[in-house]
Amino acid sequence: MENTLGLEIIEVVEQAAIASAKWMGKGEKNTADQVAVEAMRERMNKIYMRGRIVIGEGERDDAPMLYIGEEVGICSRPDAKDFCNPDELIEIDIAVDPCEGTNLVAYGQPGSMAVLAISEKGGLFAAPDFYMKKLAAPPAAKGKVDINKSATENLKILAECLDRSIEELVVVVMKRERHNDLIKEIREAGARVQLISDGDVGAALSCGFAGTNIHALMGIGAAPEGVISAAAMRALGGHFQGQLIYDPAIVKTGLIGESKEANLERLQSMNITDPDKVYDAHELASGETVLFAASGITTGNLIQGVRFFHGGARTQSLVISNQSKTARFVDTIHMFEQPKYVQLH
Ligand SMILES: O=C(COP(=O)(O)O)[C@@H](O)[C@H](O)[C@H](O)[C@H](O)COP(=O)(O)O
Ligand SMILES: [Mn+2]
Ligand SMILES: [Mn+2]
Repeated sequence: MENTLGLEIIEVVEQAAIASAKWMGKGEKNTADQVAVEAMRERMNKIYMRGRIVIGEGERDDAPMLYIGEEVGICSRPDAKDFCNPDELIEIDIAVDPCEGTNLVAYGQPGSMAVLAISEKGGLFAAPDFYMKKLAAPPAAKGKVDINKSATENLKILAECLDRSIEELVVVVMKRERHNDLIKEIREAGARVQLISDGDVGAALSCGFAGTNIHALMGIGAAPEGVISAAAMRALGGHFQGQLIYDPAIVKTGLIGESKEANLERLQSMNITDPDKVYDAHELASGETVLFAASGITTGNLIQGVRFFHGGARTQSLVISNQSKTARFVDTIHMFEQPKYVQLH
């Protein structure tokens, strides 16, 4: 599965990133998102695979968004067995966020990416479009920090694992009202807080690499992004835990409806019997093969965004595989037409 897909999915995220980057700074988040979706779908449908979207752009099948249950890839066609070999006919699950950080793109802010995760069928948790409480930390702290512990306790553990003082730690938290107490606690414990407006996949991913100056992600973001982050951390060996948040009173946004009871019913209907379960990266991305790919739309602290030049563009992407145990940074020059020059940097 990995050999061919590993290369093709780079192009999938690259194409989504290029399409979205054309809308960078234009203040139109929906367009930046939609063009990324369309580019991602178009490139995915050229791959000899039998894919199914398990995490997409919402649970409604209102095209053109990549919707949950949508089948993608050449080998999803009814007559696929006539031209796809048996390997390509194996069903694979795909979680996508073609534009992670639509606000970041629209307002020309750093850290937006086109991202996806792939596994064999059943290998990714089909999370509802709820919120998720998240804890991400570097590989050295894997299994040692715990989302059930307080932020203060986790910072002590993290400091020990990383051989640093708490004052030397930086924790990313999304700037939201729901996090006011968390931010206060982290600061009182002595650590520093990096507040972000959007893009917690990038923040979780940054915890997996030393040198990013990000040592943890704490707080509540979206559940689908949690699964994609978990796939990256599973493949990288970092720490990730997530717990679904189904009570609208906690997030105070109304995005998950008004009723906790209705949300609990929905979880039941999805066979999620323990709504308060804490999932680790291996449970959210449980497949034997887990691949994660991201391409920068705007430059972040791990990968660069799309840089256009006359007749072309340059992208930077990251593909992480639990099978080959690689985190591969891929730098690509795309030539749309005969460029006057091929830009190196
Ligand atoms: O920032 C985010 C937005 O993602 P997207 O819509 O794909 O541009 C995500 O990283 C967050 O995880 C999440 O979607 C967010 O926390 C939920 O939104 P909010 O209610 O504003 O916190
Ligand atoms: Mn997102
Ligand atoms: Mn998105």
